[in-house]
Amino acid sequence: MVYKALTVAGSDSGGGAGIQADLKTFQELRVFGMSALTAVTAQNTLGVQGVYPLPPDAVAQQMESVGTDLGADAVKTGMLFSAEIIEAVAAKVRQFGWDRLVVDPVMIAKGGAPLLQEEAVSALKTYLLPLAMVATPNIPEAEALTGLKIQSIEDRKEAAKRLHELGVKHVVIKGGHDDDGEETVDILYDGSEFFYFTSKRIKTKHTHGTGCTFSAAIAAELAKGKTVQEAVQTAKSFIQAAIEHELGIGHGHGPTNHWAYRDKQTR
Ligand SMILES: Nc1ncnc2c1ncn2[C@@H]1O[C@H](COP(=O)(O)OP(=O)(O)O)[C@@H](O)[C@H]1O
Ligand SMILES: Cc1ncc(COP(=O)(O)OP(=O)(O)O)c(N)n1
Repeated sequence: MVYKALTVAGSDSGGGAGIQADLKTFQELRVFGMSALTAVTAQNTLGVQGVYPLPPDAVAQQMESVGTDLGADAVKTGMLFSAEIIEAVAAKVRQFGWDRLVVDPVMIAKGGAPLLQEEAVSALKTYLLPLAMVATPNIPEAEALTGLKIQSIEDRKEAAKRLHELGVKHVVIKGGHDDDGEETVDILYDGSEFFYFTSKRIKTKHTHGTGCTFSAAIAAELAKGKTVQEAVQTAKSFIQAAIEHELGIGHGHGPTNHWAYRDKQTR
């Protein structure tokens, strides 16, 4: 059986985040990866040097090409840049009935570069999040989407409930930005219960692309028919190995190691 996943995201020339991270993750998890590019970024481990969005029609056409021929068992979205692209993507998701949809609401790169226009946040809430089987905001993204200030686990739980009210079926609020303590905790809310995914916090600055990689791993596992809880557990193990076995390349915030999880399984 060949499982297929489609990523709708931006290109990171440095290879650590965006479409490159997604396709590497799909491949590592033995899922056939396909892509619809939303924007080209000139980017490396030092930051984002340029952002060139594609026309919304070009994004829609790529999704149409995939949907009318290969089909997708799961879809994930990353950098979408504008309200117009978000609307085009949501229309295609509805057209093809892609219900195994993971929305990573990418807003700002770790270096501070905006990857989503400010006025597009409400389009995310109106058009795309209600279609999501899983949404994976980090703490600043959850704050921007809910208007809440998030300082504690209780605040994260409240934000998850508010996002669930928008129609997101499962909300994962990631803990990478909560840099207190020895652990990173990602919280999953399914509308009735909370589940906690905890790992040792790795002390490193090489976390470029962690969010993209994590959400791509969830999409890959959903493509195989796994439950959301199973998919999040595998994604957490995948990203933990990828951060732990850093590659040490570039002069800034380096990428994670996408083959570390496979190495660990085969060792
Ligand atoms: N230093 C770290 N050690 C271990 N896990 C981490 C670390 N930083 C991030 N993660 C994990 O990486 C994933 C992405 O988290 P986060 O950094 O919050 O997302 P984003 O890249 O979107 O900002 C989450 O599963 C989070 O727990
Ligand atoms: C093209 C592109 N898409 C998304 C991101 C953000 O990736 P993320 O996984 O949140 O990692 P950081 O950039 O925050 O390290 C990106 N940088 N580029």
